[in-house]
Amino acid sequence: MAKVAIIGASGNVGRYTAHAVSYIPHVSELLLFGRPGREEVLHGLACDLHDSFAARGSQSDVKFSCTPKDLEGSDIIIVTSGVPRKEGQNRIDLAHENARMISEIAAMVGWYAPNAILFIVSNPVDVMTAVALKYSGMKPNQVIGLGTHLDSMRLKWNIAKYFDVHVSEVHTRIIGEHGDSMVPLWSATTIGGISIQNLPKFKDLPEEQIMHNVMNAGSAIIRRIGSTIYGPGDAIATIVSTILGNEKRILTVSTFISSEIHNIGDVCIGTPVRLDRNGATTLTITISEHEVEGFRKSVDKIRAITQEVIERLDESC
Ligand SMILES: NC(=O)C1=CN([C@@H]2O[C@H](COP(=O)(O)OP(=O)(O)OC[C@H]3O[C@@H](n4cnc5c(N)ncnc54)[C@H](O)[C@@H]3O)[C@@H](O)[C@H]2O)C=CC1
Ligand SMILES: O=C([O-])CC(=O)C(=O)O
Repeated sequence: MAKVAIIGASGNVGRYTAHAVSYIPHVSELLLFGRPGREEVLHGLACDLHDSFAARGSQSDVKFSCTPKDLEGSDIIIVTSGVPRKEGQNRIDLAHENARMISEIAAMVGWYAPNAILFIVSNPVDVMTAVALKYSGMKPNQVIGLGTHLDSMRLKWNIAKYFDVHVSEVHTRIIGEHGDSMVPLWSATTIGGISIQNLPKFKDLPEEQIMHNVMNAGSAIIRRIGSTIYGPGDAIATIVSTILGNEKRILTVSTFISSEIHNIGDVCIGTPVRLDRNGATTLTITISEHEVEGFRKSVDKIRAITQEVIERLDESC
């Protein structure tokens, strides 16, 4: 049985994540964690979740805390603390502001729960994953970010709609930045195990329109309701469940790569990894020439921003 902590639990994503994660059978203790001053809100959320457990007949326990020592013994720590973007903003616009927060949280996690898996959600998630890796002092397999997992699920859903098949028949993924330079892997997309290029309807597939929908899904939701909530929460819960169940599923999360994809690396970015109780193992893969070109651009962009953000953090330490 496992203890899962959520730092930033009082926010939109944090509170729905707590609910989604509470359905995972391996989770015996859920800790809602926040900064000092958030006790009342966290207490209220914990009481509401208790009622949810009561309604479901669940035996799980939910606690709240603003005391770092309470993170001890956590198996997974999910970080949803941070400023969300507003309409018209890009995720990268949040980099410097959120990096300070994430560096402090990562140092706290590295100290109190050095054996946990540290799972970053805060945006820009690839840059924040690198900041967390550096300031936690934890090993690369222990530090992951939500990466392009949610984007991959958005693409999968769009493809299933177009081909009019059950969503579970579609296997696809997006790699690279969780942002404008993301790269869909059409070369690795199958329906019912058949390469998408071998299906008659592929010739009319509106690739550009689909990728436009996927890339703008977050901003379109933010424009209407202020933030994305259920999509990220359920995507996070899938990853937590995969890790705690030692399932060894291949999901596309942000993790440190050195040179696994066509010798491109030295960055934290969305790539296919095998997830189990030890965290992430990066896969070495081959992709098409066109995809390599896009991935290289995405990596160069994120590496440059990461370096700038970490240099500024180091200067101010
Ligand atoms: N990677 C992804 O796919 C997604 C990432 N996000 C990101 O998650 C983050 C949270 O989003 P929301 O929950 O919508 O925001 P929110 O504003 O509803 O919640 C933010 C949380 O961060 C905490 N917080 C704010 N300033 C803090 C500080 N200085 N120290 C510690 N905690 C602090 C707040 O108390 C609150 O719990 C944002 O950065 C957002 O962009 C959101 C959705 C999906
Ligand atoms: O778009 C945002 O800012 C939130 C997010 O990352 C997403 O839902 O993909």
